Amino acid sequence: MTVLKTERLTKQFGGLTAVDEVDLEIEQGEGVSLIGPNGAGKSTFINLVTRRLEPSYGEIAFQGDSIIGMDPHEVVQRGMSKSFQTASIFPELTVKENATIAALAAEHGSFRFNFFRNQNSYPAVDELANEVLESVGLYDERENQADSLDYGNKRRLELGIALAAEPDMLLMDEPTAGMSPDETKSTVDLIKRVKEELDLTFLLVEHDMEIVFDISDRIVVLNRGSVIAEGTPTEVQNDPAVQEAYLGGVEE
Ligand SMILES: Nc1ncnc2c1ncn2[C@@H]1O[C@H](COP(=O)(O)OP(=O)(O)OP(=O)(O)O)[C@@H](O)[C@H]1O
Repeated sequence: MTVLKTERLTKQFGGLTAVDEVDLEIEQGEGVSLIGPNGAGKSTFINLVTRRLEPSYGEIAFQGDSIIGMDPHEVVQRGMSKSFQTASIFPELTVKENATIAALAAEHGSFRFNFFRNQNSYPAVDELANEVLESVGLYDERENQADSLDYGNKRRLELGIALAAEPDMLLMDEPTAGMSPDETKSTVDLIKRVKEELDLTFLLVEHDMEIVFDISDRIVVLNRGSVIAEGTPTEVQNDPAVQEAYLGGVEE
């Protein structure tokens, strides 16, 4: 099943075309990375998909329905979550309380899961919060105040909060930015494990090629707003157009 589909998606800022007729499809369970040199249009693309920016023209369908014209929160309710680079943690609450609030918000915000959980709602929320904390490795920290977590664990909690909404697709914008090599490795391992366990569909924007090649089923390469290559990590790595785009970026 196709989770996300863009067709000729375009964003112009004055005379500059930041995203130029991008066709992209992400299937259920697929992990896709969007890469490209600085200014390629990656953030603009993500902002279009999350409805924070209005496209100049083109189509975006999520779960088969057009989301053009929707507010960002409606898209979240439909199952698109964004993790990292978001101030989603309540610092004064415990880890467990943070996960519970996220799970509750999903209960009330989503029409999909209310159907299954209409009766005994609180136990279901509690169970979901515990499951999420286990899956991000924070179950033992559950009674601690969120503020007391170290940097790596705070990022894990952010991922947990995003997962508690049971997203159909998770967007991640540089999830390991600012992390130490150890924290980076454990976050990458975590994303890989969560993807396997929960059959997570994700779209990742990341500069670190080692992470991208390690974590992605498929890579889409943007340059000056256009898709210049697409394929498995090996295919993309060996693509002359990609090598040229990156080398060109260095020369400029
Ligand atoms: N709000 C805006 N107004 C005008 N131009 C913009 C705006 N946002 C982005 N741009 C321009 O659009 C182009 C694409 O920018 P974007 O931030 O999407 O690239 P990126 O691939 O995310 O870059 P980076 O890797 O450096 O974050 C750039 O030339 C940028 O200057």
